[in-house]
Amino acid sequence: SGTTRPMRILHYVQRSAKCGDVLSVISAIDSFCSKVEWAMNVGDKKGEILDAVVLETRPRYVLELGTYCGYSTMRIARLLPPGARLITIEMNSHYAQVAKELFQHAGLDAQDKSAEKRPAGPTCKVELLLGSSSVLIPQLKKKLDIDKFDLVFIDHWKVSYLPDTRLLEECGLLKSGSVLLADNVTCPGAPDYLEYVRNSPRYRSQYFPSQLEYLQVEDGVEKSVFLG
Ligand SMILES: O=c1[nH]cnc2c(O)c(F)c(-c3ccc(F)cc3)cc12
Ligand SMILES: [Mg+2]
Repeated sequence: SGTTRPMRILHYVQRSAKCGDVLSVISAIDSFCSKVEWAMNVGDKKGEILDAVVLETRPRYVLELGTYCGYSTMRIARLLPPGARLITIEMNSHYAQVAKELFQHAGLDAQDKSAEKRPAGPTCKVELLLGSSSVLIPQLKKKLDIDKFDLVFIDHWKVSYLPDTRLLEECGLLKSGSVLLADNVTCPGAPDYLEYVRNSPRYRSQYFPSQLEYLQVEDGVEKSVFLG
């Protein structure tokens, strides 16, 4: 019947952001979500913390858990050097479809790995995988020929933060120095995840206080360095 929130974001961006200009797409999403309709993008304030961590880490292999409309995917991708790979996992096919169309508008060379028609190999920076993170994480080494991730941005369902982190460890996808950055550790909160990364001798964890996207509510992101 009517439109969905992701569709309304997409239509606003298609109408008001410059084609091929990823920064104008990012700022169009932020202005829509601050002026017209809230949506669960990491947003501009926490987005600046994300940017700083990406620049500091200079990652070659990045994993994002939870694409939604691709806002943080685009924030990360714009800071990666050519040859870097950004894998983003989304289990909601409608969100994934909207994200793909936003990547196209932004001129981001993104590949839908679930569509076999694209040439094999990492021809592009962003690879969007449709499915559940708990099912896909154990397949990443074989399917995508990835060994370890330098940076993981965790921004999907809060109850999955801890089990998926344990899975990344068990699948040997983290190396000493790998950085985990988790959104929403205060709101909605991920208490079991925080307890784990803050008390495990295998991580050095640091909280960056901020605000919930587009609101005056406290939130923050947790940066945790895997020590091997
Ligand atoms: O489910 C989520 N996945 C990923 N990111 C989120 C987020 O950044 C939120 F603010 C929120 C959120 C939703 C409703 C609220 F009242 C507060 C936060 C949810 C998610
Ligand atoms: Mg979030």
